[in-house]
Amino acid sequence: MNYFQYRDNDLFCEDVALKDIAAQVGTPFYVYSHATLSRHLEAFSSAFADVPHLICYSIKANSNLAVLKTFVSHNAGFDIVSGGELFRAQQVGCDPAKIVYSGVGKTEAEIADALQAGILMFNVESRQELDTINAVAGRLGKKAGIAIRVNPDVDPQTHPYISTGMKKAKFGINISQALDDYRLAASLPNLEVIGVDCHIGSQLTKLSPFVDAIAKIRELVQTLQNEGFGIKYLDLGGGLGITYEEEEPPSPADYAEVIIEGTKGLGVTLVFEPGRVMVGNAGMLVSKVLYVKEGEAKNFVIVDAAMNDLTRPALYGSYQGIQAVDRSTSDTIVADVVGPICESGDFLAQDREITAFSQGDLLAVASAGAYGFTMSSNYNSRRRVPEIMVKGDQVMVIRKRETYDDLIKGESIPEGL
Ligand SMILES: Cc1ncc(COP(=O)(O)O)c(C=O)c1O
Ligand SMILES: N[C@@H](CCCC[NH3+])C(=O)O
Repeated sequence: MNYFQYRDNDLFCEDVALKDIAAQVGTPFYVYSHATLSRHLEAFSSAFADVPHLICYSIKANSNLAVLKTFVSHNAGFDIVSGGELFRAQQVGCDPAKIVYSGVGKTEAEIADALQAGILMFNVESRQELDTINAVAGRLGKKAGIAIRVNPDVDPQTHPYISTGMKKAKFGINISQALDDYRLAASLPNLEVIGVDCHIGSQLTKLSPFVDAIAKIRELVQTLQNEGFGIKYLDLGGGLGITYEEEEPPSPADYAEVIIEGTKGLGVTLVFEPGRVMVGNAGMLVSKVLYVKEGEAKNFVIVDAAMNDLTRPALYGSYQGIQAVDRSTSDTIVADVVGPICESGDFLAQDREITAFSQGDLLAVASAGAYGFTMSSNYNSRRRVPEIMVKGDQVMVIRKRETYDDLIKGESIPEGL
């Protein structure tokens, strides 16, 4: 079921026309479908219903409190990568025993906060981090549950900026060194080795990289278990891709099948850190056409959303669908959809056949629920846009549009300037 559907010529999110939201909050805005979020979480957890598992939604993909609360209400935990994400998890009442903490650069203060909060496990990404967690835990009189994030050297066959599990990546500890580091971890008094972790990349659209990684990780888990390590959790990260254009990623059920097969008999609880697959297609960015400019070499549809609102096309050259909010016009043009920012890289689509939009029309950028708002910025002193959640016929403003005062919050003009 797609909760973003046309009714006659109007694009709806659940039971609300996007044009009505635009009339209420102005443009641009992000809109998320509550039913889609719930359905995605349910699909993922029911795929693993037969095995012990914990879903730790990866907050970085979309960290709005209302989105997080939706997942907590469906019993999810969280994958966090900063003190700020821990704070968000606490704001929505997430059970700390369902929080895993990943990332190559955890600070001592962040580690201390996570220990005080009582999180389940740190996914440790370097030897020095093992020592640091041990030291901080010692100072606090705590024991830190840890997994080592193992880098299995598998090519995830995705964009190089979002490949994380190859030797040359900054992430994790190479699998060849992992056993030694586990032994070191076991010798540190304030650590409790409870897991093995791996995350090989994002927007994976094939199963084979997961299968290859699991085969390598499985061997490591068995070796560790034979050495007497109490490995209770196997965290397989996130990474499952979605359809932006014509990709045909595996369904959660297909993904679950190979994972359950590959981890059979290990006697562990599987932990997952899905991000994009939970929220990507649950959100759109709605924008208004400011100007249409017909150039000699190109046509430009200039809209009021920009690369500061949705940076993926500029950053990765990635594809986001462009849909008319009112599809009564069947004429099309080939154009770039660009924003008002003073950068040539400020585009949402390039050389795309799209509706022949007119000034004042609304367009929706599809698949914008993941790494959309969370990667937005105030570049060009643009106010960050509101986030709206739709639940049935209810429209909920879950983040207000920033004001000009928000833009300068915290700045000061020292005397004498
Ligand atoms: C450690 C870790 N876990 C989970 C995720 C979420 O990934 P995705 O959004 O691809 O599911 C990421 C981002 O790639 C990550 O770095
Ligand atoms: N920001 C990336 C994904 C990064 C994944 C983070 N580990 C994207 O938009 O595709």
